[in-house]
Amino acid sequence: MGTDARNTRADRTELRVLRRDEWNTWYDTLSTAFGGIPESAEERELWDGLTEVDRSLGIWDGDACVGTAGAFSFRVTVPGGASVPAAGITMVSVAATHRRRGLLTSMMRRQLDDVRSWGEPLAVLTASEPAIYGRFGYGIATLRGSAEIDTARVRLTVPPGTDDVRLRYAEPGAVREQCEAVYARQVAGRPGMLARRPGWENLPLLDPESERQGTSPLQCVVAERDGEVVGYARYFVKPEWDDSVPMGEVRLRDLEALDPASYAALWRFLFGIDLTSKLTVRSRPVDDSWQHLVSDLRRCGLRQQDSLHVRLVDLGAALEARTYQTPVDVVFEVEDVFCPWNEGRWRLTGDAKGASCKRTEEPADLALSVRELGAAYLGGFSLASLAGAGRVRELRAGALAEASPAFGSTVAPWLPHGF
Ligand SMILES: CC(=O)SCCNC(=O)CCNC(=O)[C@H](O)C(C)(C)COP(=O)(O)OP(=O)(O)OC[C@H]1O[C@@H](n2cnc3c(N)ncnc32)[C@H](O)[C@@H]1OP(=O)(O)O
Repeated sequence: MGTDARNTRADRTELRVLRRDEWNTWYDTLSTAFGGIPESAEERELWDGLTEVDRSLGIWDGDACVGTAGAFSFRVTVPGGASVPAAGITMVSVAATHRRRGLLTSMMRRQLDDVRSWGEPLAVLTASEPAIYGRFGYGIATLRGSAEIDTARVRLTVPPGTDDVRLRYAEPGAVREQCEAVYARQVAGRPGMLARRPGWENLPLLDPESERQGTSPLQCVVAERDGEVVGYARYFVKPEWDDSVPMGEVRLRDLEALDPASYAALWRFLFGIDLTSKLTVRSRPVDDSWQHLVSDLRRCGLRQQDSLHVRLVDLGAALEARTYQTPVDVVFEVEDVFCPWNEGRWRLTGDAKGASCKRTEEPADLALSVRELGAAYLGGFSLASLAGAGRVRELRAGALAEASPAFGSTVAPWLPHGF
């Protein structure tokens, strides 16, 4: 890995691959850009261990680190269930003393060149602000649903068999492996989910006291059938009293279950915790099934926000890695200013079994930029909806009606945790 010595408008800086002994300085730069509140030792240690230094970049102005960016080696589920290598772009920052001089742009340039050379067809990220990354070809591909549920008023109707599921409290660390086994069985079933890499199983257990905001430590309840763990919920409880009336809140961190009855049993548990009247949910699939168990969706305070942003780095390989819900044979005219190797005409043919995506000289059916393909890639946003905003142009009548459903997904794509 070389260095890119460069002249910026006001100073000379050097962009190069991070060294392990620079990690603390590098991470301090990142922390300062995010407001400067020191993380707990526990959190810092976790991210230190997870940082892949040889895939991380720093920008240096003399001894000072003024830019940071990392790239985790993820595998992300795509429609059809394949697990596709994806660079998980992370820890991006530029010191406020050096902002708006093109430092972020230089890191994005280097990073996408690197990701291409590593042979990873995708780059993915979650953004501190959604307006930053579109210019680099990232499209918003998944949403996350949040909810503030009035559990004193909203009732649940559970499916048959729910009463047969046994729930028990467990210390989160003690059942980590059983919970991970449940998680692992869910990954292939939902686009956007990340296969767990070694070390990442500790992320859902992260619970620094300094970040509890008056809540309990992380709690865990597991659902069991015939002695086997078939689901889990990890959550915090925030006790509150209003003039002696209990008004506590349950804050869900994560929940997975292998079947509808276990799933319903866990939600019923969360709804029914004594002395609480609110359940707060921060990041769930937008089609999460609990919404069909409740008596009153209006009292559930639903909201949606952008979550995973996807960038096709190797367009042909990325579009071949997923399957298509309906048969498709379409020629795209693709604009990709930042990664010109993707520019031009591509013919995609595919169905539910597989796909081929090759360069072509044939006339184009749909014109769009790589950003729209990123947005549609996991099936979370349709090409038709993007066309409604003028971001996809139909050049052959009927092409949109053919291609748009093909890009769909049986379940909404969803990223289960940040990174
Ligand atoms: C995946 C992640 O890690 S997300 C975390 C991102 N980091 C943060 O939010 C931390 C705080 N912010 C920062 O560190 C910086 O402001 C950064 C990284 C967002 C931007 O770094 P800079 O070096 O100032 O960006 P750079 O000068 O390369 O800007 C490139 C373009 O993006 C635009 N841009 C930069 N930041 C933003 C923003 N927050 N919102 C909208 N546009 C932005 C610039 O205006 C510029 O546009 P132009 O090409 O039309 O002139």
